[in-house]
Amino acid sequence: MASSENLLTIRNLHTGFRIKDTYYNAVDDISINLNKNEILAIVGESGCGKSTLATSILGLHVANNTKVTGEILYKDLNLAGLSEDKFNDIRGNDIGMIFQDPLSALNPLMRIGEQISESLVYHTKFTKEQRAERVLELLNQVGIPNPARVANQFPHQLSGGMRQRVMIAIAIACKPAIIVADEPTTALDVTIQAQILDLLKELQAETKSGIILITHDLGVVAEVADRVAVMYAGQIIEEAPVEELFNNPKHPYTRSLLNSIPQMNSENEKLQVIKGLVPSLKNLPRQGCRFSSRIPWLAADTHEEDPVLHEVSPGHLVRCTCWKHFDFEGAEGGQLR
Ligand SMILES: Nc1ncnc2c1ncn2[C@@H]1O[C@H](COP(=O)(O)OP(=O)(O)OP(=O)(O)O)[C@@H](O)[C@H]1O
Repeated sequence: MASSENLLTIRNLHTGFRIKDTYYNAVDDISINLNKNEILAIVGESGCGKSTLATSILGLHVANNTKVTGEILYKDLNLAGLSEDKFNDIRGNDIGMIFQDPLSALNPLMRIGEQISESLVYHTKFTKEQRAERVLELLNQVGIPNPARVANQFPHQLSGGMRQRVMIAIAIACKPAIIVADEPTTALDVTIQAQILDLLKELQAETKSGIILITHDLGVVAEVADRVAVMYAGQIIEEAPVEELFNNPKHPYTRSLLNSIPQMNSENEKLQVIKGLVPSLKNLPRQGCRFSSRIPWLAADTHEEDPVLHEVSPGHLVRCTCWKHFDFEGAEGGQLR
């Protein structure tokens, strides 16, 4: 069960990428908290800014092309604008990370054991023997059979699922308070995906860490998340505890995302979804309701001039007022497929 002890506070975060001489915000005024002992899912279509949020928290941007402003408060530090030196102390130690593609995140020329050991060398005073012992303990903890053998192997000798387990072992090696997992199961087939999600859940329950899980897959969200933030065009457009979001979605975008999941037991085979894509970074609407062009059948005055998040029930926030007027039914532009 999630606790309300706050681990990370994000306030008015903006992350802009430079294109020629102008910065365009891919994350545009995001405020959200991560609590201890919870899995917070960030969900949305490709291009909505999920990974940019993750890389902002991890300080993984090229400084001369990126501008990060606002607050990412961890303990008494603001991670937005922190120096690379200070970030090196925090990444891997306080904040662990898991990425989509373990093959490109792992060093192909280093044995698994050495790669897991690296962050222990950097962040702990363990002796060589203690590190070797911890490596085996970690491999065991992430469910890798025969840890001693695997520690001596190279990444290409392992399956995709095993490599992702190794990435998770690296992420938790220093017992971080926070883990940022960006599409950790997207590259895996469905059965392995389920195993990795189970593992993440188990580890989270054991360590009481807070996990930010970035995904486009609502099935993954339903499986593991405690709380969900739905992003569209650089903003959070809806945020709620997971059951509330699935049972009582408000924003048209959330409803469309949920509607796009086929239900096994549904008698109605037709899915109503909203046409269109997240606009490119340069073409993101910066004023008014960013979703209005996707739902042109709603009158202009159903949108707020400057949409903000409204709390519609405890912990359930929705941006703009257009949701009150939205319906798929008979709507021009609503797509039946
Ligand atoms: N380094 C960069 N320079 C310029 N634009 C970028 C950069 N990184 C991301 N973008 C743009 O910022 C926007 C948000 O991208 P981001 O990768 O954060 O979205 P996402 O929701 O994670 O999508 P995906 O699931 O495809 O990774 C997109 O329009 C993307 O093209």
